[in-house]
Amino acid sequence: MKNIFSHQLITLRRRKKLSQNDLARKLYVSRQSISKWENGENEPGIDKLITLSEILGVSLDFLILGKDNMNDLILKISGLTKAFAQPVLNGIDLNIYGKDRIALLGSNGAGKSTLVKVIYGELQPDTGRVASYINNKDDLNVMTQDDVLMEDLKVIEQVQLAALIDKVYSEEFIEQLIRKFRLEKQKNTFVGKLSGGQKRRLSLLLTLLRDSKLLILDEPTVGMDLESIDFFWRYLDHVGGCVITITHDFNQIDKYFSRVLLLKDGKIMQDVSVDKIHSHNQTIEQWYRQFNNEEEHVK
Ligand SMILES: Nc1ncnc2c1ncn2[C@@H]1O[C@H](COP(=O)(O)OP(=O)(O)OP(=O)(O)O)[C@@H](O)[C@H]1O
Repeated sequence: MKNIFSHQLITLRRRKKLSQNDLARKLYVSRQSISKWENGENEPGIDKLITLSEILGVSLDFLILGKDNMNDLILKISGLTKAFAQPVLNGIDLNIYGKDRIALLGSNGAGKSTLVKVIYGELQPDTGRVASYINNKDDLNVMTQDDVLMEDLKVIEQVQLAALIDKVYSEEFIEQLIRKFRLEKQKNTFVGKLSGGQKRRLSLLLTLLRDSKLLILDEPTVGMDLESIDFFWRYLDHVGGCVITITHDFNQIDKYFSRVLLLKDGKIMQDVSVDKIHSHNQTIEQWYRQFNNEEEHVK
């Protein structure tokens, strides 16, 4: 592992703007140890490797081998609690892997948005922890329930700006995306003048400008017309990496997810593979109705 690991350590440490001394302090080791790891004279033990991957915001595979394994753990959520006026999350433990395509389900107010906000760092948990093995700055894309758009820009300007920020700017690429997302006619319309569904499509386009290892979508199809909803689910099928989607749109979701989580009473009450649901001749909707109601009944 020596050469690749040494190279990765130097590159990732510099990317995080950490000196050898900074890193040594965080790991409770001497600066000389870091220097030896970087020279390939010595290697850290597994416990230090795990801590290193957390500090550097990458998976263990990426740190050691320089590439990711899609079966890799990308998030480890332990003992998470969060309360507002009332408790919302009551002890969430969850492992999320690079290949997962997760539908996060639950009744209104169950805490789904709160959970994903804690995952992407908008909210701090009261207790517990989210260990992320990806680099949130480069590898995480989020589409929230609110469209985060600049109303005074034209559609084309908004896309150009986002493409520049995401470092994926190319006129051809932008034109292609605008066509794909059926916003060609609105290219020179001010964002503030778009309909709700068009704003949603634009938000989705902006979210998907760059590739990610983790894509979080909070009720992405709300306000979209049927054609756009069809388009959205088909498009999602081609998106790589892990996807966590909060949705109440049961019409088509069977095709797009591999794993379903049911959030209820602040806990993950069910965590099931879609194959298992289908092997019982159920759709996700039937499964959801059965388990959400059953839990309600038991309560
Ligand atoms: N910033 C906040 N301040 C106070 N209470 C909040 C806040 N955010 C969420 N809540 C409360 O936490 C609970 C869970 O809200 P959350 O939005 O996470 O649920 P949800 O499962 O996403 O619901 P929905 O399906 O309706 O979007 C609700 O009772 C909500 O009122």
